[in-house]
Amino acid sequence: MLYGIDMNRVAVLESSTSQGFSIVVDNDGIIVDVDTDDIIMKKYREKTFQNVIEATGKSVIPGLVDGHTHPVWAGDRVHEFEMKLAGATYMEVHDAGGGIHFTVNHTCEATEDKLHTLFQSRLKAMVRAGTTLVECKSGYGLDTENEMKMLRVIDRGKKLGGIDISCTYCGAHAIPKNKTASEATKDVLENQIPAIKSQIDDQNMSVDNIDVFCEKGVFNVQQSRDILNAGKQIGLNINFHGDELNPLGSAEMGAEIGATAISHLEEITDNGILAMARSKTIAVILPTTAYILRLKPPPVRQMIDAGVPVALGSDFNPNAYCLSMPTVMHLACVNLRMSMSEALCAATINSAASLGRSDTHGSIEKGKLANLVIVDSPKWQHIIYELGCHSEIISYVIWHGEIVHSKRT
Ligand SMILES: N=CN[C@@H](CCC(=O)O)C(=O)O
Ligand SMILES: [Zn+2]
Repeated sequence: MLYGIDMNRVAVLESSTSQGFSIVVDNDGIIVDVDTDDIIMKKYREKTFQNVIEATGKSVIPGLVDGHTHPVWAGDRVHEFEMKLAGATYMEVHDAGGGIHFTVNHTCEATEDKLHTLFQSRLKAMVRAGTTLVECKSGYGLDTENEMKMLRVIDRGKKLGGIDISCTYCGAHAIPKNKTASEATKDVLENQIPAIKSQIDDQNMSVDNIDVFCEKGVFNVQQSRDILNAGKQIGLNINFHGDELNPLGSAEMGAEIGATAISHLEEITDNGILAMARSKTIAVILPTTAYILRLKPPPVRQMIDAGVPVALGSDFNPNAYCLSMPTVMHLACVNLRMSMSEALCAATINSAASLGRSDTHGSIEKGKLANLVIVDSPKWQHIIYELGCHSEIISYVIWHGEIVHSKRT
């Protein structure tokens, strides 16, 4: 992971008219070499390549990593978008039985196959926008049966290929209608987490992270701490929603219990920033949330200056319908005042680190997976600059060395 001024230092290998660069990928989809064309030509003279992608006049960046999504759900919320445009707040809609509750009802009613179909088409749209590793949460089930159903859908998505997935259990995403917060906490601790542990132990599924919506009116700091620690005990990485709508001290709590990452942080305090900078807990910033809900944006500049590693996520969910990391990077630059290099770092190596995957993902280096985006411009910055144009500016998306998307011409 990178933090401070290092987030602004993207290493660019610049081609000239006489000299270009090549990347060599082996049959397992691993990068084995990055060097000038003539050195690669000499070194691999005897070898035959299954596929050669010509990228003259283009640039190659690491595959984008989306650090925060809720992609398994049925039933859209366009009607709520209209309510919010007319002035309703996120919590007003939620407290009136809408928001997450609306999606929970529709998701619980949906069959696993229907959810799988919806999920699959969303994953394909992410790939077209350059995402090659994505964090995917459960959290619209809220009981053991439906949370397990969502986790199975995510696990099935992992096996499809074309994109890498980090799976997050988020059973504590809202308080179910028939429960208090402490009853819901008890259910998560005594029923849901043990059920997940036995599925993991039996190798029926793999789950990577644990999440909680730590928020006023949802799970308080103590309940969140207990749930996150219970997840940690069964081997999950702590990666949760904190300090989004109210400054609850989620950042301080997360730093204390060894969270890998905390998302949102629109309302983080100065103390929270210091705590995260000290513990090197990654801030997963979601520019679409503040934009759509017209919230105060998270203090990203202050975080970067203090040494907090910053990552980016789309927050794709029925409230924030955005599957495009290039759009997220653009919003991060314009609304949150990140530089384009910082946004690229946040959407690649730092997002990968927020998922514990920076050894294999997030940069173009020997030994890492060949997850790449080929941008149709000699300047990589065009992927951020050309707002809403990812279908034009992305020539190819490569996953494990295979072309998984190419631009329609
Ligand atoms: N804030 C909590 N969770 C989601 C929203 C989920 C929803 O509204 O369905 C988020 O990250 O923005
Ligand atoms: Zn979220």
